[in-house]
Amino acid sequence: MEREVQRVRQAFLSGRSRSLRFRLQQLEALRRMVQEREKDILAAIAADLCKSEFNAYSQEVITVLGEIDFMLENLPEWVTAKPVKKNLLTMLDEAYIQPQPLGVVLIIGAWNYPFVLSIQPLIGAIAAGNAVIIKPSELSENTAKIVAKLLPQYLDQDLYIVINGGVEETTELLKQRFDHVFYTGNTAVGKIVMEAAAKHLTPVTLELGGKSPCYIDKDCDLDIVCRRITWGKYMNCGQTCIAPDYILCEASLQSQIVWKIKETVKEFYGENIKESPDYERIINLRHFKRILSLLEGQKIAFGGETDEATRYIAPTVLTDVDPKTKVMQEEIFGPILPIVPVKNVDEAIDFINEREKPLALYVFSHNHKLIKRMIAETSSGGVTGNDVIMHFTLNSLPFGGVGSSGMGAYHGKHSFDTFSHQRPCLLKSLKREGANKLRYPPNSQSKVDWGKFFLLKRFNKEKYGLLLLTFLGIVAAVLVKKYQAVLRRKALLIFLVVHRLRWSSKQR
Ligand SMILES: NC(=O)c1ccc[n+]([C@@H]2O[C@H](COP(=O)([O-])OP(=O)(O)OC[C@H]3O[C@@H](n4cnc5c(N)ncnc54)[C@H](O)[C@@H]3O)[C@@H](O)[C@H]2O)c1
Ligand SMILES: CCCCCCCCCCCCC/C=C/C=O
Repeated sequence: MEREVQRVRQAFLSGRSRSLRFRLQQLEALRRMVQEREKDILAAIAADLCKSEFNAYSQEVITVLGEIDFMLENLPEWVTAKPVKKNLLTMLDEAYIQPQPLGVVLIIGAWNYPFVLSIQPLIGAIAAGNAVIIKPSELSENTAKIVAKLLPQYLDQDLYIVINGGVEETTELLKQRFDHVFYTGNTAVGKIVMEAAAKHLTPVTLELGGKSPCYIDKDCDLDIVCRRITWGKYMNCGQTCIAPDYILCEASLQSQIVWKIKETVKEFYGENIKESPDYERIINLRHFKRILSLLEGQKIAFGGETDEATRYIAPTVLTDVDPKTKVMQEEIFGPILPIVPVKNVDEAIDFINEREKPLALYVFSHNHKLIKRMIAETSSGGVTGNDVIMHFTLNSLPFGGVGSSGMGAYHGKHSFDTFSHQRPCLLKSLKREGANKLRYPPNSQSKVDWGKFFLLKRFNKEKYGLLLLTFLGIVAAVLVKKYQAVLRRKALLIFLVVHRLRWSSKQR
């Protein structure tokens, strides 16, 4: 493991991942890989999650292709240094922010969207000029294998590598020193990752989970609401980090919601859900049994059918759920949807705030003010109003959690920033030493007053324009009378003294 990481670090130190041209080439190669090997990728996802080609393509491949295109389009602008505002002391200097790669990045992927959750962070890390080690989830072994097979065929083989393995390998990997660790998965392992990274003071991005609430207001179109919730909840058999975990609504809405979700399930997946190409399976037996245990003692309004041999669990809705029961204590990550009745929106807000901060929050209402109020009075990684999941698809929005649902964010420019160091640069000349005397000892009241003037003086736009004009005049004079440097310094000094005197008198 140590040798592998060393190999990647050497490749990074060669400097070749840094040029814009190289980054664009690698991203284009990655796009070619996805396009040319689409069938293999879709087959691997199907083998892991029993997912149709259509679903795998629209949930994973589209996102990856969209992200690559977005990077290719914007990277030339993002990599350029950004000039920043200056003060009087640095007026003649060069000051800018230069984004730079962090170094060697470790990406630890999750199994539920095994392709996009490893490749989308990879895109950001390449775009920012880093070297990368990807550790896909061992639970989605087919996708892990295909990623390990394909990447070296298209990308630089020393800069971007895949290491496959389980807990033992990940634990070993985490002992190594990285410049950033990007982890997607459950909160408990997130803590292990952060602890390991802390040993090297390595920054982390943690894309974790949580129980994402879904509040349904009385004032809304329940047909549409239930259709959208049904889509987001049962997509990938409920194994989506931002799936609505549970519904909060007034008790009077419960029976209508149950009926409408039931009808929508029929419309989406047919009478025989097991036969539907759009309905996935639970990843493994451990998770299958864990989800079944959440049903114990609950009132099943519909669904509840299971088949251990194929790890099938039917879309299920639970009603009148007691918040103290197990299903409300942990992230469900399966096709079970509890409804917890609340008196009103105030109670819903309290309910959310009494629990860990979720990865997503969903609010349905015709009342825009109510949606805004819920956003203002709660906290969550992201929010979608009057829909579910869709904030994930907009790469102008940072995607990530808060509190126990994670830290840091990615997608689009946010990925580029996550994997970059925003390096502040100030370039001075070795000339103009006179002005610097101000900060050299011995110090005095007069120097402090000058210092205050140089560093604290604010110009309004008009005055600033005047100052600029004066300086331009001085610069022009300097150009014309190249050899009259003394005169130029005097003019500058006179100007500054006049300004300082006026400023000091105003201060008094
Ligand atoms: N925020 C997001 O974008 C996002 C996306 C997907 C999943 N999730 C969350 O992830 C969870 C489900 O995924 P999971 O955790 O079952 O995925 P997982 O079991 O695939 O684990 C994730 C990664 O952690 C590694 N890992 C597991 N145990 C480890 C240990 N003890 N030490 C070191 N590494 C270890 C695995 O090898 C894997 O690569 C849910 O909570 C879900 O909400 C979050
Ligand atoms: C053909 C219709 C396209 C619809 C696009 C919907 C995309 C949904 C993407 C869901 C991906 C969720 C990623 C998972 C994150 C956490 O698990």
